[in-house]
Amino acid sequence: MTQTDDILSVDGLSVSYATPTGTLRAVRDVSFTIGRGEIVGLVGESGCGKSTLMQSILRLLPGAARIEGGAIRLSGEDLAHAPKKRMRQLLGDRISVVFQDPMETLNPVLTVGRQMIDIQHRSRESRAAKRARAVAMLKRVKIPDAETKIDSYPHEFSGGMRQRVAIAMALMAEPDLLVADEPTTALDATLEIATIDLLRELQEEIGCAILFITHHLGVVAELCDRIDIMYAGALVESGPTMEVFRDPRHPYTQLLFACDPAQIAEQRRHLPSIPGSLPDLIDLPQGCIFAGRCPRAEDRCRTEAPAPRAAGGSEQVRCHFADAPRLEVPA
Ligand SMILES: Nc1ncnc2c1ncn2[C@@H]1O[C@H](COP(=O)(O)OP(=O)(O)OP(=O)(O)O)[C@@H](O)[C@H]1O
Repeated sequence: MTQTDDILSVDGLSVSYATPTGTLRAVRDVSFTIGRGEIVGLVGESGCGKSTLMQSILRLLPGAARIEGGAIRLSGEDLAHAPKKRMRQLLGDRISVVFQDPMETLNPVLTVGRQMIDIQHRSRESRAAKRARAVAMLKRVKIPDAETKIDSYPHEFSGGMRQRVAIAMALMAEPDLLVADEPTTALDATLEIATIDLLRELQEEIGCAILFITHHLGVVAELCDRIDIMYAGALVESGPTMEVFRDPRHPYTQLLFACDPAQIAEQRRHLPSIPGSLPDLIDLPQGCIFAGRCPRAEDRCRTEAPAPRAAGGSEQVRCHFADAPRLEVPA
């Protein structure tokens, strides 16, 4: 096991699915890191491989999936080959997850208090002490009247409050890494802002790193230190959020950011749609995966896949023309 400052490091990860029509290469050669206490936004349109990547990290891939290569490490410890028992331990103690639908983690037939006490099963403290910790955590996520509400069932909370309870559960163990899978997508805009503010506050207190998966560029601009942009199974651009927003180097990123940054922060709850469609992940094109939709594509792009390299303020860009002037896109 190697010592590292990175909480999570994903290195050259490739994952495929066996399908009746062939091998679907859902994630290809993806590399990124998340430092201690860092918030990283993973963005990409539907089908780009975000869930597959997340499920690989959590080792929750369905049976048809296979990790073809690469490494996933949590503080240097290999997750891709960790025994199931070790993985269950890590998922309770060091990695937590918040899903879009809080009911994926909350049990509808048990009170919130019972569930928050149960997840402290490794602690030797008394039940009263565990309950007090649970109440304190509910207060931290700003559940009003937490002493009483703790005895309510999940359905007795509103949608926004239910997501707060799920966040409280996820953070009870003070994990090193929180994986947040579109946790605000189902909330209205006001609740979304409140939840983002809360996550930021808690992250500062607990110091956990967050992998934040979203379609919403505004949330990334607001919350994330770094951004990873995924397209058709590959990371096409990564870097510090402000650098990438200011000077995107990949044509796909440029098309996504084709509006004024203030507008992105305030209004964009969905990724803008870009003409064309994703390539067939069972029969991948030979050259750049974005060439079929790219206004800048030249012959070389259709025959030679670009290797990732640094350009502008971005650390990885997969484009032969990453140093070219920005595309002119009508707003
Ligand atoms: N169990 C599966 N069997 C076969 N193919 C799958 C399976 N799950 C996902 N895929 C395919 O893998 C690719 C990546 O899907 P994935 O769900 O990871 O993308 P995503 O970015 O998370 O999309 P969304 O935002 O819609 O959840 C897609 O082409 C999808 O059809």
